[in-house]
Amino acid sequence: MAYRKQLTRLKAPYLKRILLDATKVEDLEKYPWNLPLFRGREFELEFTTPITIIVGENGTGKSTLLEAIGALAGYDEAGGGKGYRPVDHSIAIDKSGAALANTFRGHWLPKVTAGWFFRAESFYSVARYLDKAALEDPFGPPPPDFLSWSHGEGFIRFFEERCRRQGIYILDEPESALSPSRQIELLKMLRRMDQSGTAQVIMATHSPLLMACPGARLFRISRFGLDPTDFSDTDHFRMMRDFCTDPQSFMEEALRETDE
Ligand SMILES: Nc1ncnc2c1ncn2[C@@H]1O[C@H](COP(=O)(O)OP(=O)(O)OP(=O)(O)O)[C@@H](O)[C@H]1O
Repeated sequence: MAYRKQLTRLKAPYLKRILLDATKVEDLEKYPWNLPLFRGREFELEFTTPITIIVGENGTGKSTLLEAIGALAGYDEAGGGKGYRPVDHSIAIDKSGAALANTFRGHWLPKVTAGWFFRAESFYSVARYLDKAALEDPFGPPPPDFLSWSHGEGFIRFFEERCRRQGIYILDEPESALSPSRQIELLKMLRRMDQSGTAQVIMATHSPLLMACPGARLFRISRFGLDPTDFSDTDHFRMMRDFCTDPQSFMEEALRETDE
């Protein structure tokens, strides 16, 4: 691997805090500022550990928030690293993340723009883009060829290849193609990143396994906003615990129709 200069000797987390500057918002009633996450009180999120995990129901705004953090770091909303534009922006790329980022203030020590924004939904476009870029560089390494692996294998190889360097990594639902044992592989990688002190990870997940990542700080988005929580207090964990304790009763209760 080519020699890479250390960006800073300071330890992660590099992005210390983000806050919404309401004076920069044109219309608080418009998406994304009208999400419950940003309404009613001043939005602020402090990063005190190398790994921060964000959980919440579908539609609470996790991806929107990660897109904005990605934009603060200089990453494309479609995913990728700084200077990568893996998706054709002439076809429907939502710019809400960048618009939200323009109304955020980010406190960094120091500002780091190396790293990656991983989005499960754009993984194929990003992987194809990396192959194409490698093929066009006659002096570079061979194409990574992530797509010649199964969906989950490709994800893991991608994380192993991309997440070894110093930087800030934003992961949006990285579990989406991973079996439970592959999620454990991802957890091991997260632990190595945590212990290295040179990587900051901000991850949204629905996986109770990933939520239990040792050393990570967990926040839950609800209709009341964003609050610190413990993984054992999340709906995800409680539901899985109830299922594992008594699968049959759980199913009977969970599948009961309201008019029964
Ligand atoms: N361009 C848009 N215009 C208006 N509303 C939008 C737009 N994009 C997303 N939304 C809405 O904003 C809300 C938050 O979406 P977001 O994708 O951030 O949620 P999420 O927490 O990541 O959900 P999931 O867990 O399903 O990935 C959703 O209700 C969605 O319908």
